[in-house]
Amino acid sequence: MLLEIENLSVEFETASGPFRAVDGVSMKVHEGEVLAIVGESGSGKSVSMLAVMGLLPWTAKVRADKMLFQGRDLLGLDASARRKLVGKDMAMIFQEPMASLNPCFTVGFQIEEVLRVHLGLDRKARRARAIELLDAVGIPDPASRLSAYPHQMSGGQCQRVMIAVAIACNPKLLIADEPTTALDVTIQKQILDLLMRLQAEHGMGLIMITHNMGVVAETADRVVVQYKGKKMEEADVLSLFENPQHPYTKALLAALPENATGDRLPTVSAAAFEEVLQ
Ligand SMILES: Nc1ncnc2c1ncn2[C@@H]1O[C@H](COP(=O)(O)OP(=O)(O)OP(=O)(O)O)[C@@H](O)[C@H]1O
Repeated sequence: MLLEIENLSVEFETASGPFRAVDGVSMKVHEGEVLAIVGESGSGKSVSMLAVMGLLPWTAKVRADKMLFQGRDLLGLDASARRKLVGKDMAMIFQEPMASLNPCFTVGFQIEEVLRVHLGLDRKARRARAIELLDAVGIPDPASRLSAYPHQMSGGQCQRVMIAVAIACNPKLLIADEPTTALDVTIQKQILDLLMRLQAEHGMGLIMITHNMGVVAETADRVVVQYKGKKMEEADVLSLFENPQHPYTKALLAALPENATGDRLPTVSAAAFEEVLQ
């Protein structure tokens, strides 16, 4: 088992009191498996995965009965052990590639830094591996692009660089948080294809956070549906599409363009489910 989470809760201290963003979520990811976490904005998808990575601010109280990565207890890790793990064996990419890359450093430096810190490669080996990585993520003329700054690249290219940084140390688990949402539709497809190709080539476990059921259908083996911090449903992707159990899941599927029957798309209205979810 790659990742095993049992009864994860995350509470934030806010000015108006504690706020529970994740409420008793459990999930498992097997080696080489693609798990999609779906749910609307604010349902706690990102926060639950940031908790796994240990990237939440100090205002967050993370509790879980179990949070294991390859059998290692993530909750008990000290800061130094966590730094060794995060970015190496588990990595994460985010929605806004421009915001995730550092504008002050070349893309070559940002890739090579990961290789230096985690693998201790020397300068020559780092450069060779960085070129190989840029090539693997489909950046043309990789050797000369090493000296480019993020603002000299398009959004799609920056996302490719982020992916290169994330896979630099061949992680066992990659968490992709809405990796295509900020990109043009044509580029979205290319980035998804790239992620799926790398996942298959490296046999990585992949957690795909998305609110898009189309992305789920194209990528996932299994799906967890979250709503207001709670897990509503979990199923393999075929069962979920053929036989959704939960009203919220049914509504998400009904909102897919191909399921529209009239002139207007059905919408997922929270109010409609509040009663059912009580
Ligand atoms: N640092 C924080 N302090 C207080 N509340 C927070 C903090 N970070 C996130 N939240 C709240 O936690 C809830 C869950 O947020 P989260 O980002 O996980 O949602 P999400 O399902 O990933 O949605 P999105 O698709 O918009 O990223 C939201 O209500 C959010 O406002």
